[in-house]
Parts: sequence; structure tokens; C-alpha cells
Amino acid sequence: MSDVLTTAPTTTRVRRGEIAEVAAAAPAARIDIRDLDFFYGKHHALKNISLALPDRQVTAIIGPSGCGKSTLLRVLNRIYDLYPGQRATGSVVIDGTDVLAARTDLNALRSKVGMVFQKPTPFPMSIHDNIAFALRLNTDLSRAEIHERVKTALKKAALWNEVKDKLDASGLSLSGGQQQRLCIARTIATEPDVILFDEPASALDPISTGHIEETLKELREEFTIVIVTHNMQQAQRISDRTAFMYLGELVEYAETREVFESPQEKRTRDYVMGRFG
Ligand SMILES: Nc1ncnc2c1ncn2[C@@H]1O[C@H](COP(=O)(O)OP(=O)(O)OP(=O)(O)O)[C@@H](O)[C@H]1O
Repeated sequence: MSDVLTTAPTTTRVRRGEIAEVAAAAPAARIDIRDLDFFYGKHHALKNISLALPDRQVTAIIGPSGCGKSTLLRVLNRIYDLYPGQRATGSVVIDGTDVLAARTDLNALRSKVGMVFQKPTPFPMSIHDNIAFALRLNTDLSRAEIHERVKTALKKAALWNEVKDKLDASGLSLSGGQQQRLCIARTIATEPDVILFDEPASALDPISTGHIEETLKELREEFTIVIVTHNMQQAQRISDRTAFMYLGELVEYAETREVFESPQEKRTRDYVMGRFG
């Protein structure tokens, strides 16, 4: 299955109007979204989205404010389920399981599909415990195993060298960029397959943003990554594929270079050239 995932999606360009047909013909992907509609009460926020997200690649979701980027991300780990009046129809299949099915185990889903938010959200506890906390709660790992897991997660999040001598210091004592990498480490430590990033660098300075982007490039080797970003340069720097959304619809989805250099749809062209947004 992995060779299908790494080859086929790179040759599939999807434009509005062809979405269902192309998606139906496309081979299986790590995340297969079909005919997805989403409602906040009566507000129809996502309209008939079909999208196949490949394994171990970074997919960027771009589009003007309010087009539904964060909503799409929130469907993938069903976090919207926490809020009354929000509902999704269609299917979102990850490794053979339909995320939207009533019987889906939400705890298992959320440990498989991790999420990093726009603002860093460290807990008011030590750097070590920020990561160890969930492991103590949800696993039978020994103290030594937990410490190893903390260390590995901090290394993968490119934070280890900066914090290895102060693991007992408060997570809140770190800079904003370091706090965000701590949150990435916390997500990695639960060993998800997919990591969702909702504008993870928008609250950070350019140097911290650079660190986060480097981290994301490293993580692509191991995880399926979906990132919402307003920053077009960032989407081009870090993503393999880009989905452009507008008013709740998926307008265009292709390799990032194609979306930015030779978009097929006028709205995509206007957006990536900064004519609106
Ligand atoms: N809790 C909510 N209740 C009602 N409508 C909502 C809610 N959250 C979002 N919406 C609406 O759903 C649509 C999509 O919102 P969403 O936050 O997904 O857009 P976005 O593309 O991520 O925007 P931004 O780039 O500004 O973060 C918008 O019209 C928004 O007003």
C-alpha cells in the first residue's frame, strides 16, 4: 500500500467539478475524505469535499479567512464532537476506519491523529512532565521507559539540545517558539500516525518559525502531516501537496509546485498571486 501512496497522488490533479470522479479513481491514501459536508448548526461550512491525503507527506491547506480550513482539520480527529450542534456527513477513512462512524473509539482516534494548535498550550508543569503526563495516564510504561520516550520526543521536535539540562524547569518558562516545539514533542510522544497543525507558527517570530518549519520537514519522514497556513511562502517551503479552499469548497488540489506555479483555476491563481485573501 505504501508504494501506491507515494506514487499515485503526486500525479493526480484535482479541480472543482472533477473532484468526486478523480477521487473515486485514485488509489487508497492514508486519509481518504469522501463527500464530506460539515455544519455548524444551520451553517454549511464544508461542501462536498473529497480529498486523498498521502502518507508521509506534508499537505498544506490554504485559502482566505473563513473558507473552512480549520473546520476541515477539526473533522480529521473529530474534535468538533466536543461541541453540540456541529455535525459532519460523508466519510473520512484513516487506515480502514471511518472517523465519522458512531462506533469509532474517540480516545484511540485522538491518539492516532494528534493536533498542534495555533497558540502553544504547555501545561503549568515541568518540561519533562508536559510530555510524561499523558504517558503516565494512558500507558503502562515504566519510569525509565517514559523518560526515554520524553527524550526521543524532544529530539524529534528539535528541542532536546535546548532543554536537556533543565527538564525540571516549568514549560511556561520557555520562549513561544520553544513552547510550540514542546507541544509538538507532547504530540509525538503518544506515537500518532497523523499530526494536524493549525497555523502552528503564526504567533511566532521568523527565527522560531524557521525552527518549526525545519522540525516539520524532519517529521515528514515518519508522520502524515496536514497543516493549515495563511503563509503562502511557508506552504511552498514545507508542503508536498496543497489544497486550495474557497467558501467551504475544495477548488484545487495538486502538487504544491503546480498549485503555485501553474494553477488551473482562476480563483487559485488570484489567491496565490495575492489578488485577494
Ligand atoms: N463555532 C462556530 N459556529 C458557527 N460557525 C462557525 C464556527 N466556527 C467557524 N464557523 C464558520 O465556519 C466557516 C469556516 O470557518 P473556519 O474557522 O474553518 O475557517 P478558516 O478558513 O479556518 O478561517 P481562518 O483562516 O480565519 O482561521 C466560517 O464561515 C466561520 O464563520
